[in-house]
Parts: sequence; C-alpha cells; structure tokens
Amino acid sequence: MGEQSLLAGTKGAWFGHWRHVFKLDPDKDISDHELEALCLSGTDAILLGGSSGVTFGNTIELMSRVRRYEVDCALEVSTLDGAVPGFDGYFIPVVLNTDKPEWIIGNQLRGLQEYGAFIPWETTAGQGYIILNEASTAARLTSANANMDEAQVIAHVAMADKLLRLPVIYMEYSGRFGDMDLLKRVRPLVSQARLFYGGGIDNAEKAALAARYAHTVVVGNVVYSDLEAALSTVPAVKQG
Ligand SMILES: CC(C)=CCC/C(C)=C/CC/C(C)=C/CC/C(C)=C/CC/C(C)=C/CC/C(C)=C/CC/C(C)=C/COP(=O)(O)OP(=O)(O)O
Ligand SMILES: O=P(O)(O)OC[C@@H](O)CO
Ligand SMILES: [Mg+2]
Repeated sequence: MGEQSLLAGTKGAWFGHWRHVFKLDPDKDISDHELEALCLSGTDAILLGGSSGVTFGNTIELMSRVRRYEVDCALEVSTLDGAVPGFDGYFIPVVLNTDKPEWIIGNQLRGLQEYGAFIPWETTAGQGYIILNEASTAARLTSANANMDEAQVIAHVAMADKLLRLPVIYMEYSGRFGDMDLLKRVRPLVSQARLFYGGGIDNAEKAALAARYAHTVVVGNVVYSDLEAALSTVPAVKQG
C-alpha cells in the first residue's frame, strides 16, 4: 500500500487540509484588532492551546472571540478543566517521549472518564507529541526526554505512525526553531499520520522551510511579539 492510500484517513479528516495554523494561548492577551488580522489572514485554522495557565474561563472567552470569523477553530485539550464545548474540533495530546505515565495515558484516561459521553469523536483526534526543546514549558511540565538522538526520534515516529496509528504526529520545538534535517528525514517515515511541526517560526523563511517537510506548520509565540512577521508565515506556507 503506498503513502497516498495510507494517508487517506487523515486527508479526509476535519484537519486533513490544514497547511498553516496559528496557535493561540488562552492565557495570553490579544487585542481584537490583532485577532481579526490572524483570523482573516488565510490561515487554515486557529488552534487554542498552551501548557500552563489554561482554564475553562480563558478558553471559552478566546473561543467566542475567534467564533466571530469563519476560520476553523480547534482546541488542544491540555487540562481537565479546559475542555470547553463548541469547537470545530479537539486534539488530545499524548506525550510519547516521557516516562511519566500521567502524560501518556493518565490525564487522558481521567478526561475520558469525566467527559466520555460528551466527546464528539468524529471531530476529536489524538496527537502524538514528540517534544524536542528541553527548555520548553511542555518539556519541563511532562519531564520529556527532549535530548534524543536521531534513531530514538525515528523510533518514536514509528511507534506513533505504525504501531499506535495516531492521526497526528507533532514534532514540537515550542520556543526554538528545530532541526529541519531531522524533520526532512522523518517525513518519508510517516505514512498514515499527519505530521505537524511547531517551534520558533518567526519569519516567512523559517515557515517555508518547515512547510517543505511538515504537512501542517504551527506558528505560536511570534503572534505575541511580532504580528507582521506572524502574518508573513501564512503565504510562505500556503504558496510554497
Ligand atoms: C462538551 C465538552 C466538554 C466537549 C469537550 C470534550 C472533550 C474533547 C474532552 C477531552 C477529554 C480528555 C481526554 C481530556 C484530557 C485532557 C488532558 C489533561 C490531557 C493531557 C494533555 C497533555 C499531555 C499535556 C501536556 C502539555 C502539552 C503537551 C500541551 C500541548 C499544548 C502545547 C505543547 C502548547 C505549547 O505550550 P506553550 O505554553 O506555548 O509553551 P511555551 O511556554 O514553551 O511557549
Ligand atoms: O510558539 P512556537 O515556538 O511558535 O511553537 C508553536 C507550537 O508548536 C507550540 O506548541
Ligand atoms: Mg507558546
């Protein structure tokens, strides 16, 4: 079976056409004017997520502001309290490179017990996170083993794509631009998942590089430090 047929599952998924995504942190301030520019930028989706300070209140507030626009709006559920109804889709992160069970299945099982009957499964997907920046909040929170060699990263990708068949593999360098050679070598190994890349994209050039190998490019922090640079990543990814 070729890559095309194996990819069919995620291609048809609700997030299967996303090339560019802005990730907004409900714990950070953003003005109406800035939010409008992001939502009308041509990005494929606005993803709400963060690894600290995310609550029901700040999530529902930001969701309702994004909801004024037609752009897809999804939630990465990172806390039990932050599961908010009304999104177009939901991602449930699973950290693959930690030996702390609470971040692999523990919190997720608690969420399934708490929200099971309300989870819209057609629009909910697991994300296999491979966290590669040891200084990031997510790495510290989850005690991720971010200093892996290439063989270890490749084994994690095989675990996610071939054994667990997760619909998303997320190469996460949050806060730092990652190793594009590694991303390039990982890409052909991914046959059924969608490969997300995120971390340190703060200009069009970096966005275009990541877009060569990742199916979906996620742009986060630069939104809060340089809006124009953030907006420049959209055509860099979508026209590249
Ligand atoms: C009706 C209704 C309520 C609908 C919703 C139903 C629904 C979908 C419920 C979900 C139930 C469920 C299974 C919940 C599980 C929740 C949970 C706690 C899962 C664990 C997630 C996890 C592994 C978190 C660890 C941190 C992490 C990987 C977060 C992902 C996001 C991320 C990395 C953001 C980047 O963080 P940032 O703050 O930007 O980092 P920097 O500071 O470095 O920039
Ligand atoms: O914030 P940055 O570094 O752009 O990373 C984006 C995203 O991957 C964070 O989860
Ligand atoms: Mg961030």
